[in-house]
Amino acid sequence: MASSSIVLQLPVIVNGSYSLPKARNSHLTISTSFSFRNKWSQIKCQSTSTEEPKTKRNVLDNASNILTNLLSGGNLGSMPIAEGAVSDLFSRPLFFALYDWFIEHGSVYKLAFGPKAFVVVSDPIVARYILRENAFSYDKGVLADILEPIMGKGLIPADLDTWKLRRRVISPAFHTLFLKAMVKVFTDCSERTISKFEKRFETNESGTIELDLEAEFSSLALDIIGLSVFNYDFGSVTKESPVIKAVYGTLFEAEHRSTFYIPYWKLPLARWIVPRQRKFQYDLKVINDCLDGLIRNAKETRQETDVEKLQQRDYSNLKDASLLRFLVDMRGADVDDRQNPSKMRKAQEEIDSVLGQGRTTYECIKELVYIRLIVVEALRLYPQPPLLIRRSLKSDVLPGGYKGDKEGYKVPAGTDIFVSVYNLHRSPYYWDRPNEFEPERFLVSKTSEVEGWAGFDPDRSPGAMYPNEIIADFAFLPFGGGPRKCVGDQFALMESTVALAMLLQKFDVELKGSPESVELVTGATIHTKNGLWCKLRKRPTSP
Ligand code: HEM
Repeated sequence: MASSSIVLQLPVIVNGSYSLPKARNSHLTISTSFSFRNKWSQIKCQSTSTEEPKTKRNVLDNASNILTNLLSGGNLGSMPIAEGAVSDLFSRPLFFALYDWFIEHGSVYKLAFGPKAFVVVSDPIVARYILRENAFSYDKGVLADILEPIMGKGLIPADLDTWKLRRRVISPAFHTLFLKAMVKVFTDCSERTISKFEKRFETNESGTIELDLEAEFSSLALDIIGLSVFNYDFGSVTKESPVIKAVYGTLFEAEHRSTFYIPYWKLPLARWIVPRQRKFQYDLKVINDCLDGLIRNAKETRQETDVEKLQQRDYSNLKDASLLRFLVDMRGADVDDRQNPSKMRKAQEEIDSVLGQGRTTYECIKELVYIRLIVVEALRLYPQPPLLIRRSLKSDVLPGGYKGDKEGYKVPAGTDIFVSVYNLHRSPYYWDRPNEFEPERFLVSKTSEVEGWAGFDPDRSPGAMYPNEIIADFAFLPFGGGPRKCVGDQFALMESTVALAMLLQKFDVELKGSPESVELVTGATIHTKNGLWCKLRKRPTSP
């Protein structure tokens, strides 16, 4: 039976070494084998836990499949084809459906819906090939098409030539000294959030307050990015900011456009007539006005070179808000609390011994091993974004397909690809109990037979503090990989570690309602539909 507190069991922390799956024995070709299905039958996934058939098709779906096969079929050689049920795509987030088709069709398959076709990749070796080994043969494809009207070329969707120039400018901004200095900003902003929560208790006699932690953490993330990158205080923790709503609104629209058949939004009058397009234009204006103000402010307070950096319009930072939301993960707890201290208690014990009632510092983050693992486990289960999007610039051959096609899977130029991070992170081939929340899965005893990573030395590199895609051979890649990997990964991870530590230092947190009642949706990243409502109680040690 699922309990709703942060999940259970004591971690065995030995020398900070991490155990991660290795992708050397890829499962590229066994998608339809008996052993695959056998294995599948033993694991459960929220997207497939129903007895209903996974893919239901209606007239629209059948028409769509015929259309897709006419337009794009046959191009991809022996690659298995998942005939997408259009109705399925509208009834739940796309990444759930992609998981079911991964289980049905294997780790490289073609997804056909309407006039569109995508190759969906759920295999670490193919992911590594596309993202790192042959990275410059791919651009951001659909993502760039969709984001162009929202953020211009920015950096995330930028074509390769634009990217080369901009990446060189922005990367040095995230060096270790900057990150160390930012821990103070993370701590100051988190303190503001905690004080706000504490104030709620002054007028509350029950001893419990209820909060939407999704909304609260979004505000915290916006304040942090405002202060640390733009030197501007949104103060959104204490007053509502329209920017967060507008950013999420545009991201929802981006996702809608990437999966909708006809680009009706390109019609001249669509932006005035269609309500959702009118809202989109409004959201864009809110964001652009805000950014123009930030850039003006930065011009007045900083040197020219910094301003150039700021002009790389980029809203990716709100992904760390998404991560923060899922830090308080409630799934999978079914252990008797009397025999096994809960994961929340374990985390709090660590916080008490490292921080006491004090503030977080960079040095403390190094000691907060378990909190850091909670952060990465939350990212494994809820990767932000759940898909990485690419388009082949020239024809290529993906590794795999060895059964019927010795040369691998041929992909013609212009092929759209989804690297499904969600599928990789929950692959039954690479993770034991893939759908359970178990931060300690990353740990390995020094004496263990399991090959783990022993390179943990935060003094030499802060990047070494968290498991990453290199040590996981691309079975774990919450920040992507290769040259287009996230520049803000360490920033986001440290910020989240600080925020979680400060929250649990002061409060016991419990999900309101059952874990199943938290409905997930996507708008480029994973969100909850109605908020992440939690009950907070002050901890006895808290003054
Ligand atoms: C939990 C928080 C975050 C997550 C999960 C995340 C994830 C990602 C991922 C997966 C990519 C690669 C996209 C691709 O390959 O198509 C990416 C790129 C990027 N991220 Fe993040 N990110 C986060 C926070 C941040 C923050 C805080 C910043 C900056 C302050 C940032 C800046 C960027 C930039 C600039 C890129 C583009 C890199 C390039 O194309 O060279 N991200 N992010």
